[in-house]
Amino acid sequence: MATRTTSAPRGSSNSKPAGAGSGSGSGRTPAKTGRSGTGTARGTARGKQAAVVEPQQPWILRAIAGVWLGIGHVVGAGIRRIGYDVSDLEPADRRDGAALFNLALGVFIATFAWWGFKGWFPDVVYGIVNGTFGWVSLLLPLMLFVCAFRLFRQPADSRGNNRVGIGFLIMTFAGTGLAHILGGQPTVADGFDGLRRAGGMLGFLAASPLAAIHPAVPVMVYGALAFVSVLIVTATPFGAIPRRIRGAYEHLMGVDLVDAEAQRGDSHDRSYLYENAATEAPKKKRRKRFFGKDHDDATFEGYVGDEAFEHAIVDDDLPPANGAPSVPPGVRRPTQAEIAVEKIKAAQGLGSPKAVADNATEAIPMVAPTAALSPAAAPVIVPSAPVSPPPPPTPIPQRTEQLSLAGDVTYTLPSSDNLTPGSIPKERTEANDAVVAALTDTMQQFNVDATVTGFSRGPTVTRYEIELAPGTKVERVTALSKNISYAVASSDVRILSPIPGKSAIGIEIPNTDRETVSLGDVLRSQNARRTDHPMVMGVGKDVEGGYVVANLAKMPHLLVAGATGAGKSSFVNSMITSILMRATPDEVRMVMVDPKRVELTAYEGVPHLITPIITNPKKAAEALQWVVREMDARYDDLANYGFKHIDDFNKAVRAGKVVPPVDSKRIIKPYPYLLVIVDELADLMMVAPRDVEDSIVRITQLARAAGIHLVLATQRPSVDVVTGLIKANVPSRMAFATSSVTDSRVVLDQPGAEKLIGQGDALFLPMGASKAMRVQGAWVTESEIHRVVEHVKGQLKAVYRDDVAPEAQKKQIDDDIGDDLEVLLQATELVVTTQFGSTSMLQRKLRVGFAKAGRLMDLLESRGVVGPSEGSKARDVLVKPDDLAPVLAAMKGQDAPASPDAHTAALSENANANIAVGGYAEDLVATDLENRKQARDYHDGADTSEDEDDTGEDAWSLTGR
Ligand SMILES: Nc1ncnc2c1ncn2[C@@H]1O[C@H](COP(=O)(O)OP(=O)(O)OP(=O)(O)O)[C@@H](O)[C@H]1O
Repeated sequence: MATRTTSAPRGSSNSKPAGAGSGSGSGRTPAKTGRSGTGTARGTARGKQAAVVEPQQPWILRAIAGVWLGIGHVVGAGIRRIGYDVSDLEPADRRDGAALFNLALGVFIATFAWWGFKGWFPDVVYGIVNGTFGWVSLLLPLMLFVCAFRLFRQPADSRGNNRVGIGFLIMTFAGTGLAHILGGQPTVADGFDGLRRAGGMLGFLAASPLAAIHPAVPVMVYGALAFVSVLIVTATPFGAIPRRIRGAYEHLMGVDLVDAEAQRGDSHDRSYLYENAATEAPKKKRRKRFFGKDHDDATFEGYVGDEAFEHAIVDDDLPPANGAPSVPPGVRRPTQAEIAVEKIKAAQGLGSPKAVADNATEAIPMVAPTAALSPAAAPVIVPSAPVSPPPPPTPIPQRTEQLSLAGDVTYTLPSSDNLTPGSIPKERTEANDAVVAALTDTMQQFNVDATVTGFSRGPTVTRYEIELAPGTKVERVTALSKNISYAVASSDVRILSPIPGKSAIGIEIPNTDRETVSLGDVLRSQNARRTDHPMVMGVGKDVEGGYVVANLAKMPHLLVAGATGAGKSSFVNSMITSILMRATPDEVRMVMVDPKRVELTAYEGVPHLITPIITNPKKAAEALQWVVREMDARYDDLANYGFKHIDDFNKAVRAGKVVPPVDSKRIIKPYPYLLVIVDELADLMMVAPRDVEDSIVRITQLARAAGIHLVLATQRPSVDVVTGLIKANVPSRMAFATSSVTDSRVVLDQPGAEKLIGQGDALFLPMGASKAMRVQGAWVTESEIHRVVEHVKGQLKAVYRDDVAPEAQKKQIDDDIGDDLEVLLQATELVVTTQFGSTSMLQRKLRVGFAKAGRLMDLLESRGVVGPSEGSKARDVLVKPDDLAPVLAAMKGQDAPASPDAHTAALSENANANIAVGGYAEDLVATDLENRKQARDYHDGADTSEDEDDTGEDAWSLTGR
């Protein structure tokens, strides 16, 4: 993912014969040229250049150059289409002439060096090449082919091309030196034949001076140089060698394992769907292996406009809108009777369970109606969809990437071993049989003609399917909801009528034996492997046991809500860990807002962050305003360069097609996705409701095309937090258990979330879906998070921007001091100089009432001047008289110390050094007595001189509360 900023080299390449002039003219579409002044200016400049250069060339030269470039374009077009197609290179960007030259030279040298062609001309050239390079000339065609291939396919990557070229030059030089030693160190006296059999003339010149010291010296020097040249050609920094070797191994192994999985027709994901995409995945991986393409997924490579029926869930095989599962061509779907007979046979021990499991991957999850049973057979209810086993813990091929935003760092994504596999899910337990019996019983008791035909067991709940006899109303079953709850002894029964895509009623009942869904399993599932998009996250498992994986970029903004302990933070952790597992900091950057201060601390310092985790709600509001500014800047670029989506823009930048204006020093780089995570929206809405709402609405309305996505989590889904405006603009919702049906309506616009059973049980409503999908959220343990974060931080340190949530220039005087600043300063001075933290002393010396003195003491405590109340004793004074000045300055809102937290921390360091009472022991006894009396008076309402609502901590403790 090297950034290509190629204005200068490309400019010069255009002065090459014909191709440049004609190419730039023909290749640049009028629309694109017209989009920006820059483009036009550039085009004009080129035109002028061509006008000056071309007439000076004799026609014969131009004709030859034209033919040469014509052949070059034809060959280049072919080579660009191999594997991953890059044939959309603009003609102006191509270097086909130079590439063809490399190719032709390689072929020419190969004709005699490899294939032994004879003739006077080949002999002459062979003599020159072989005499110069010795047997290293055998490698020359290979090097030239590699250069030609790169020039055809990546002409704009001039930095990379130069690197490879220089690497090959060093390799050739070192190779000839080594060849000279290994070839027996011939001298000039041995003639050219002798030199040819070793390292040629170049090898002789390179090695003989060093060999004069000792023959081992050139071997060591040129051996090291050859090694370095391999590192240069492969762009491998020294420190990354072990990782590269490991990455290459995993890459290769991963491909093979994916192949193997595909051959097995592995079906861990939605088992009721056909796994035809399994064959697609290895193809993509193979492409990736050969062409070093990092993102073979079209959705990431370039945004090609909105897709029809776009959905956030990554699952190629989602059933079409009418609910019928898709069937690959040429595959016959078994009839329901066939499936049913198979399953019933299996359930009765008449068929091999394996046969059923195998069939199930091709079958609609159904169980035979009772009529299909033989009269003698008891109705046996079996799971409709076999539970998918967790994906084998095969490593996801590790991706190693050259980062450009971070200054050409080689970055390896964390290995999938960091996430441990989950337990094997159960397909059916005794609890399920008991529930089937209870449901059947209830139906019979109330004379409802309906049958339990099957069930699908998910990690948290099992969905039992009920089919009605003809003429039976659906309402007859839904009206039984309370009776069903009673019969199965669970209050969290949820009825779906119908199950989307089926003519059956679904009754979801919590499993008494819940299973944890491991994030590792979700990320290793076929659905997650289907795409390399960096914004894909592991959501969890649905009720049928299928892995749910979603693309945050397509949501495009997500609201996560639920009561305390319902699983929001765990979900946010899974989301962030998914991103860290799959995306480099070049691809995704994050802003984390965590007013609760504890939830996201584990991620502090990851290079994906652009600012330290923001814990202060006021700063969070500022950060949102920064996001708006960032969005505007991105939009400006999109508008200036004529792109509709940031993916298109990035693609063009990577291809070197976006150049800054001629007089600009700006280096244009691809924009990473920006994921803004707010872990408690309510805290932000409390400090600056209007600003926060404005920013959120602006971001959510526009940011999608700019690659900016918001995730807002809250445990208070009430209308004052999730306002109508916010809701209208955050289309995807993840509702964990809510405390009331009203909250459920706020989050989902429908009831249901109040029936969830907490701890990761959620209703997921991605943008565009009409029905919420019940999922058990993926779970990632703290140690897993720690491992992933350590790996990520070990690769690259976070580089924070300082304009996202800047420190305030001047600390504002805190609101809670209000008009009391003057008297608070006096109180501070008094307490610090006397080193005596007594409320009654403040009363006497400052002539204030008890309540006011108590309040001042509270303010002093909150600013770290005194310690907490210790009943009737005076408080510890934590500030030394020497430190009085900066403390007073801070209270006045002057420079040092910068923040109350830093101030408190600085003060607490001094805490131990403080002496409590000093020479005021006598005073203390007297003031305490006075204190108690006044407190009693106050409590009885006798002291009316001060603010009555404001009772200090001393007052409460003295009045015995
Ligand atoms: N996906 C899950 N799988 C298994 N257990 C979970 C899952 N999600 C949450 N839990 C359990 O629920 C507990 C509470 O979850 P979590 O802290 O995520 O809730 P929360 O909604 O963020 O609560 P709060 O708002 O108080 O922070 C976790 O400690 C864990 O035991």
